[in-house]
Amino acid sequence: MHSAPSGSSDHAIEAVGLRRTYRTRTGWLRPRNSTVEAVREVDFTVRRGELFGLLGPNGAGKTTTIKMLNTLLIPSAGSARICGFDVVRQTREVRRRIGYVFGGDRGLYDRLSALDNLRYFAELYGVAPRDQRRRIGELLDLVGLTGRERERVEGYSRGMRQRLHIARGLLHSPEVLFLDEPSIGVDPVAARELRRTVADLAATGTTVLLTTHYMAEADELCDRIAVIADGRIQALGTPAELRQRADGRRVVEVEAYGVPDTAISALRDLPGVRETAVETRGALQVLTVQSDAHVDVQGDVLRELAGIRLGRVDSREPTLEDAYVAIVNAS
Ligand SMILES: Nc1ncnc2c1ncn2[C@@H]1O[C@H](COP(=O)(O)OP(=O)(O)OP(=O)(O)O)[C@@H](O)[C@H]1O
Repeated sequence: MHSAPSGSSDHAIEAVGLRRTYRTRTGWLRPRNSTVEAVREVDFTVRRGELFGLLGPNGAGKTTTIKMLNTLLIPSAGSARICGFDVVRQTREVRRRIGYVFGGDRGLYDRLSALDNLRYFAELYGVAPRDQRRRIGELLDLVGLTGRERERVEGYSRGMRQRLHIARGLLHSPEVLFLDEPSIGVDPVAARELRRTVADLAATGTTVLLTTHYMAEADELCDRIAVIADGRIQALGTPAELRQRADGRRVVEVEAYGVPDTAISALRDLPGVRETAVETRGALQVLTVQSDAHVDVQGDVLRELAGIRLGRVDSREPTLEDAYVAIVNAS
């Protein structure tokens, strides 16, 4: 039997048993070596043209996974292929086919215009001179910066910079684009434009692997999502499939100020409660309490929070975010 020739795969990304361990030295007086298992046995495949989301809490192993797939880190075990090429043994073929865009501010020249930035990186990425003008024009259109390309980047908003980053990552027409937290620090309106850019990009047939902390973003954009926590994939499916994890539940959402940890633990112990989560927005805390749908916990929840300053109280159907909380809490 013959194995498939390199590069012929139907899959844009294939990860099999991926692992990565970091060795660190901690302590100053008596340094000790310790190991962190950042990624433990990760398996998944992404079809060509798919928009695939990798979601997980801080430290879950998302960036480590992406860095192994884009050849910046060597796996401790397991293997991965991009468009059929092995990320360790065929680095050059892989690099030619991928783009990498990470959130934040680095990687652009502020004193140059967007156009000059793109011209510079086009040179660097070896885009043929005769193709540069057309390619840059297409990308400025794709990311919605046509007409603003002669302005210096230092005057750009975060959202515009982020869209320029995406254009930069696409100059060499990669088949697979890794987008690591593209909307970090971007305001909601700009984030919406950014999502439109990502959706347009996927519509051109580029495979996108996106990491994000924003559930609504993943829900709107992704064909499939893998939830990673503690270095392992805890759930994988379409947003609708993942949402089913919270089927049969009801959610009470309470805005509150200064809730002590003891009260939060007490909520978790109430009969019928399946999950609790707290999100802090400045002084405001938003508590979500998931319970079995047939149990009405709102009265009990408010009783536990007696004496605490409350804002809006709401009872609603579960969202993808609630399913995500359930998946991560179970890990
Ligand atoms: N260079 C490193 N040396 C040692 N430990 C590391 C290193 N990079 C990451 N880690 C650890 O590996 C684990 C996974 O980190 P990783 O950055 O992949 O997570 P992440 O899901 O991308 O998190 P975040 O959402 O915060 O970016 C964490 O426990 C982290 O502290």
